[in-house]
Amino acid sequence: MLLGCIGDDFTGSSDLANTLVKSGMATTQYCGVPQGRADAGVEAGVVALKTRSIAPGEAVAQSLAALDWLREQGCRQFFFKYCSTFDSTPQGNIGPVAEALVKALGAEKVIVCPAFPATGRTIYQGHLFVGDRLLSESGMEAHPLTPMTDPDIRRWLQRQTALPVGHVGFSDVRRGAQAIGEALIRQQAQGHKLVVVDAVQDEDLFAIGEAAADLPLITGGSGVALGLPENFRRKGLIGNRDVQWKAIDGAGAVLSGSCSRATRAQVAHYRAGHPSLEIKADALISGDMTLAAAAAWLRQNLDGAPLVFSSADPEEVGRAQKRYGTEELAGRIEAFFAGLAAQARELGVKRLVSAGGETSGAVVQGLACEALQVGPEIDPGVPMLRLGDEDFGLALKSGNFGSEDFFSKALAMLEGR
Ligand SMILES: Nc1ncnc2c1ncn2[C@@H]1O[C@H](COP(=O)(O)OP(=O)(O)O)[C@@H](O)[C@H]1O
Ligand SMILES: O=C(O)[C@@H](O)C(=O)COP(=O)(O)O
Repeated sequence: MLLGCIGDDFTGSSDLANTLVKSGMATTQYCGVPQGRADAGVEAGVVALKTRSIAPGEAVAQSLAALDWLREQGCRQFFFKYCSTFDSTPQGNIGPVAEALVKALGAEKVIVCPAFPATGRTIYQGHLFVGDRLLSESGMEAHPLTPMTDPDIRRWLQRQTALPVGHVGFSDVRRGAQAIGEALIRQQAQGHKLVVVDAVQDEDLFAIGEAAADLPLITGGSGVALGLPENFRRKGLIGNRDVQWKAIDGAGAVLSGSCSRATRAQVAHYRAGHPSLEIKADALISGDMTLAAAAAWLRQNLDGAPLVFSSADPEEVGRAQKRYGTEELAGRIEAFFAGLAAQARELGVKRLVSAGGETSGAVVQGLACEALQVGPEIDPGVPMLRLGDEDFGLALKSGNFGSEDFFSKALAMLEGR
């Protein structure tokens, strides 16, 4: 294994794995820190954790355990994957985890670059944009768990870490890999360990990747990984390979716990043509809606590729959080989806689409699998996944990714259509 990656959620990890696979690296996504050794032939390992919204100390401990395992597999470069919208709270967990990895690896000049232009995320003057809006006006300011209210990534990150945060601006980035490398050295001379790097197009990310060839640690969204495989190829360490997919027959279903804008539009679109069951926070907490009732509904509607969703608009989410507590409610809903994923599999579902990062972490935990094979891309940032060697296909969709018809598109592609 050459490149060792630690993802702070499951959708994000599949996004990164997608980029690496498309660039020709043999990549496996692991569900948590594996027990044994990786299969021979894996060139990039992505250890998917569910650390984005947990206590910082626990996120650090899990990330260091993942680092230890990846080091044991022989990795020579490490990547910490977080969200392209920098999802985190003022306390963390991007800063604390990055800081712990910096110390463990003795890293200097650590790139911080959430940019993902293919999905509209760009960084200019240290500020993160989603499309033509600043992050803090993109809808992310109303995220249920990690509301992003400051678009200045340097300032937001500095709140989370004692390590000095620096910046390489677009004037250096646009001049290519060598200029970026020199700018990073200047940042290091000023004592800046974590360096936010501007990027507005893929070309910038390829240049940043090239400049990072000899850095032990890189952090960011999947975009900044675009240029990394080529570094290994240049050294003759990897070849080229095509992405494979064997079609999966059998029932399909969709589970959605994401309350992001794009997901809500996808839910509305899919509901118009498929059976759907809405899970209301009140009903779940009061016991009016139970896992057994939802599973029974799923069984009755299995032929129609049913959708079960708790996705709600920010006003409804806010009201429910006030009533039941943010973490408690998220925990209850996630546990519900974990249970429902397990039931869906027992009922014979073979193709499952899950929307939402935290939700997908819970869904994969419910499916109790150790590793995911990565297939071709469905939409930017979302690949098809296969549960180990089983005939069970998955798509883990990040909250704001995917076209409006994503759910039906994903189910069709998993089936080979
Ligand atoms: N109706 C709801 N009210 C409150 N919280 C909800 C509701 N539906 C889902 N959630 C919680 O909101 C969070 C959404 O996060 P996530 O699944 O990561 O979605 P995204 O990828 O859009 O960020 C989860 O913890 C989920 O359990
Ligand atoms: O980088 C991204 O935007 C995604 O890979 C990701 O991490 C999204 O997280 P969720 O929106 O919480 O699914």
